[in-house]
Amino acid sequence: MTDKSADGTPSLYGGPGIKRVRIAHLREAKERGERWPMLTAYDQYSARIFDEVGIPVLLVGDSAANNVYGYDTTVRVSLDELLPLVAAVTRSTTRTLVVADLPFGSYEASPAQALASAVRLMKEGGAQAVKLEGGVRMKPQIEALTHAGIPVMAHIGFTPQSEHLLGGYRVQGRGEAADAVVADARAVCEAGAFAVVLEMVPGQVAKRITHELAIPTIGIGAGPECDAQVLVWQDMAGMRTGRTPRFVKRYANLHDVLADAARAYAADVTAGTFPAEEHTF
Ligand SMILES: Nc1nc(=O)c2c([nH]1)NC[C@@H]1CN(c3ccc(C(=O)N[C@@H](CCC(=O)O)C(=O)O)cc3)CN21
Ligand SMILES: CC(C)C(=O)C(=O)O
Ligand SMILES: [Mg+2]
Repeated sequence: MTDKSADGTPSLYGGPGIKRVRIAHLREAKERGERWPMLTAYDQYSARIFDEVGIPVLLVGDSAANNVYGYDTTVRVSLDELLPLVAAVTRSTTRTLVVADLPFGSYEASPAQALASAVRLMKEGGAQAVKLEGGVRMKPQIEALTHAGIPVMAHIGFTPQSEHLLGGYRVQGRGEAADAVVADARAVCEAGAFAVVLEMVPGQVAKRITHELAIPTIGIGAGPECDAQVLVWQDMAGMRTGRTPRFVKRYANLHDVLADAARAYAADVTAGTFPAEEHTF
């Protein structure tokens, strides 16, 4: 999927009829110095739209916990709850690489547990890659999955599934703690991960990791030097209100668009102006 764009530069963004993005395309994009966007998706219409506009990688995140299921943290969501969402996204896309998060409790115990869970995400969900949280400590899991033929995206820095151990939502790798994040990055790369998410890591640390590693880095709150960026789609599109993390930029106000539509519909029904003649058989 490395078509030439209008100005002749190769691009991950293909035209119609292009086959799926594969992990090799992401590595090639890094070699060319081409940045790319990743978004979460959890359902048919969002996935279809992002596929249409050429978002090369979609993540069915365990963030479905709060963004779909209404839990307070990602710790709560199960593999059985994520699987139908993964299947919905893979059924609804043709070009984008679909990565599925391994939820908390589905991979930490052993490489065998990680393999069993990842196989379900691929067999039942149709995912083309999986993501797990952890660096040095997850090396055996990343190796086992990679050896089984499953591409692994790692996730280091602030790892939301370890919120309670880390003591809340906070930047990881400030000052002397930078070396530990760099060690995690090296470990996941050595273990065979095809890419690594850096969440809430100082920009300078993310820059250092991005330059050192051959695999793409995907930042969320990790500054502009990463090879790629990721956001939760409802954050990106302004679907939710209230305080959002500092790393979020809102590109639309879907909350107000939807609220206005629902209000207008309700007013029509109350006033008896919907349905009208043209909606009636
Ligand atoms: N909607 C949504 N967006 C996300 O980015 C996201 C989820 N859900 N769920 C799973 C995790 C949890 N994440 C989060 C959630 C909150 C903060 C947050 O409140 N950050 C604050 C505090 C930072 C600090 O104290 O240093 C911030 O201002 O960024 C960060 C990451 C990222 N992921
Ligand atoms: C924020 C991204 C990286 C994630 O892990 C998720 O959405 O679950
Ligand atoms: Mg996640």
